[in-house]
Amino acid sequence: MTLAITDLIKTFAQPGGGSLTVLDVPTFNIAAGEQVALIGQSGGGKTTLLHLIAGLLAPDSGSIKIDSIELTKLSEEGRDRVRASSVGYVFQTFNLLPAFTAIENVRLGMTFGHGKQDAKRATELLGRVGLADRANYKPSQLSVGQQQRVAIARALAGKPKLLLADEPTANVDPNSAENVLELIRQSCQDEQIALLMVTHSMDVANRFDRVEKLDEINRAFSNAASH
Ligand SMILES: Nc1ncnc2c1ncn2[C@@H]1O[C@H](COP(=O)(O)OP(=O)(O)OP(=O)(O)O)[C@@H](O)[C@H]1O
Repeated sequence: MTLAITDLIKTFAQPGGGSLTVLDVPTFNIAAGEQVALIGQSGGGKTTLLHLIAGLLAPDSGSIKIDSIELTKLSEEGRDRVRASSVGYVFQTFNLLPAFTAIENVRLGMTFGHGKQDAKRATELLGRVGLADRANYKPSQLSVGQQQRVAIARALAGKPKLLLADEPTANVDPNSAENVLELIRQSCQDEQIALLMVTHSMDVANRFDRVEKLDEINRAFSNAASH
């Protein structure tokens, strides 16, 4: 999988009227299997960039190519299909389904992905994130760090080619953060999944193949930062 972004512009209507250009990114690429850390100031557009790459949002203009697929030419349903087959997402807020158990949440990641649920892989993934004994617990019965690990297992379940992780260690203590981070990096390495992770920690970022400072590659930065 390669990701190639060119001349990407994203503008949001503002609550008080008018609009704000949050992203104006001439170029941004990720090579197959590459691990890239994305840093930048709060409100600088990191989550917005991840949402655009995942196809959860559409840009005003520009190109987002995942391999040979031009995401910006697809309908919302088309983008959903690309995400299901190729892109895993670990959300800041996890987005687990509260009515389902840990193992069911992981299996749902497969339903969205390859259609068929692979019970063995779901069990393996929960084991890999250290939650073999919590398979039948619901999110409300899990700690925040455990919920986060379920979210990681779910994101890996569909065998993505690219994993997007939005500050996955923001809500856990430093020791757990270290473990979660290594878990994500190692899993991506083992499965040859490219990784784009938002982080506020330079210590974390420095372990990646590459560190991208959004404020430097985003021409809208001074614009966004002044708001
Ligand atoms: N739906 C929306 N409507 C209007 N403005 C939005 C919307 N979503 C995001 N924004 C604005 O876009 C800017 C970038 O937001 P974004 O969440 O991408 O930043 P971020 O870099 O991820 O920040 P943080 O590090 O604090 O999570 C912010 O100024 C925000 O107010």
